[in-house]
Amino acid sequence: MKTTELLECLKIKQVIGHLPNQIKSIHHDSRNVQNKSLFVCISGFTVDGHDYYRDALKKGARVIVANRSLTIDLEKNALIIVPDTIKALAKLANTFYHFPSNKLNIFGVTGTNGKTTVTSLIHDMLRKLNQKTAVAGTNGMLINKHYFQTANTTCDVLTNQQLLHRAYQEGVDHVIMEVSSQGLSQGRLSGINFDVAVFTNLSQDHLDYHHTMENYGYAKGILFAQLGNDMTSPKYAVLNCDDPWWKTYNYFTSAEAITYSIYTDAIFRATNINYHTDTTEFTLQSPEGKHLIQSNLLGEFNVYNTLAALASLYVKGYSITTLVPLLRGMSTIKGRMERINVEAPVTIYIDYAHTPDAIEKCVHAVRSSKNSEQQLIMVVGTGGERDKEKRPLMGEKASQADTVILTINDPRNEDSNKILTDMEKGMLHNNYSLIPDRKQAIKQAIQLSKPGDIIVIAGKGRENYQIIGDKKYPHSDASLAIEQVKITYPD
Ligand SMILES: CC(=O)N[C@H]1[C@@H](OP(=O)(O)OP(=O)(O)OC[C@H]2O[C@@H](n3ccc(=O)[nH]c3=O)[C@H](O)[C@@H]2O)O[C@H](CO)[C@@H](O)[C@@H]1O[C@H](C)C(=O)N[C@@H](C)C(=O)N[C@H](CCC(=O)O)C(=O)O
Ligand SMILES: Nc1ncnc2c1ncn2[C@@H]1O[C@H](COP(=O)(O)OP(=O)(O)OP(=O)(O)O)[C@@H](O)[C@H]1O
Repeated sequence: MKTTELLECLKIKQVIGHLPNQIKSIHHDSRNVQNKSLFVCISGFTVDGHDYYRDALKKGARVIVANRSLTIDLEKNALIIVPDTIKALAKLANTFYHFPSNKLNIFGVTGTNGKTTVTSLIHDMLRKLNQKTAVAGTNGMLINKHYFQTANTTCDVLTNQQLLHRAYQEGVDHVIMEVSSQGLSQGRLSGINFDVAVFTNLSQDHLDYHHTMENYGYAKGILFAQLGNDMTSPKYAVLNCDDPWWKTYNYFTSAEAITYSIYTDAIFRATNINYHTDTTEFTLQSPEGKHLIQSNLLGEFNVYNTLAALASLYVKGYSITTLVPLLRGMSTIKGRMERINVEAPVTIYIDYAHTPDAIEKCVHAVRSSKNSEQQLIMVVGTGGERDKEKRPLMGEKASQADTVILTINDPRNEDSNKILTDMEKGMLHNNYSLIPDRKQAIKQAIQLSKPGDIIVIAGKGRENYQIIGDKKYPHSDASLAIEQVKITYPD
């Protein structure tokens, strides 16, 4: 792209030195810089990108965007000084890739829990309707059939623009994105022209980052404010009105609100819910009347997720009559209340619950379908070096299981005993043990079971690694469970 054309997007800037005629790419990470590129220095949480501009120049960057003067050979290169390099990167990336989000239909899903499930549901239904889709979140980005691993649930602003550009080039119609509060607060979604913004729920998590629930809640509000005020194109906010934060998000947007709920009056509402071991049924009340929903997704929380997905597609013109049959054949979401296939008289679920609310919902899901003879054994873990305030609450919520094994998801560099005793503080009964080694914790849960019992292994879902210290080690809750079942139930 012509450099002068690209730089037009920045109003306040000081241009010093020799501007190349063309810029071939944009970068904010010196390790990825390519020849004839523009490098934007970002002051991060761990390091300052301004310390890497020399590396960027060595690798072929010709233009450096910074918030201060830097020593550069201005005969060959240019320095652009701007007040805010984070905002400058967002504008440059959007401009360089020709505002791809304006040409795509974009769903953004935010909330403490349920983002992956709702994005997967929307994505899977659209695929069944032969639409070309891309989905981005905790599991990376999938554009048509091409998978891209990403560092974060919500990518940095440059990667987002690159992926959206690619999606557009590949003829994608719909992009469904998980939107994290950290991503919103760091401007990683700046410039994305969302069409539908979905709110699942807000409960305690990430207070190590946001410090207060208010800060956390308002960070999520950025997504709804980002729907903008342009009424020439239809925009929708899909809001769970059983969660009080829906009112704040409704207040933040001029877009039409489409509500969903179980317990309050809403446009999409689930009633007569029946929970079974492998399926859930409910009556959907919708603008198109009543429909019987049958789904393989388990638990009340998945009723909410299903409502959110149906409402999101309805506002984009898909009829409920078309969508309902698609739900019937939908497989469960990997690692989210996923029943593991074992040849033993016990039921084992792998779940990704790692917040107090998710643990409560997960226990509720199992309790709703189990009989009084069956014991619920739950393995619950949390991560080191992350929100410590939620730990006792996780213990408290896990206490609703008959037997609890407190363990660790990813210890990182924190003392394992400290993590466990923090969770232990919330325990409401004494039928629990503290087992820092996750493999041993899973082993014990299965050894403790009797035929008929239900075991839930929560915290990691289908993640295939465990972070110990700074290193990732191979790990699989499902494989460990299957291995132990063979030993405990050999016949
Ligand atoms: C605290 C936090 O959010 N950090 C994010 C932040 O990293 P950072 O500020 O530490 O970046 P940095 O390493 O200091 O680097 C600063 C700048 O120097 C550059 N650099 C750095 C090194 C080098 O050699 N050369 C170089 O140019 C970097 O490219 C960057 O531009 O910016 C990075 C790029 O966008 C993110 O990957 C990173 O997320 C980290 C890995 C993270 O764990 N974040 C968590 C809190 C998070 O965002 N989580 C949510 C999920 C929540 C959920 O689903 O539950 C998420 O969206 O992933
Ligand atoms: N709507 C919901 N309400 C409460 N808990 C939920 C909901 N949906 C899912 N959960 C619980 O949260 C866990 C994670 O679900 P999911 O991956 O869909 O959420 P997420 O928001 O993407 O989480 P993360 O961002 O941490 O990946 C599930 O395994 C389940 O225990």
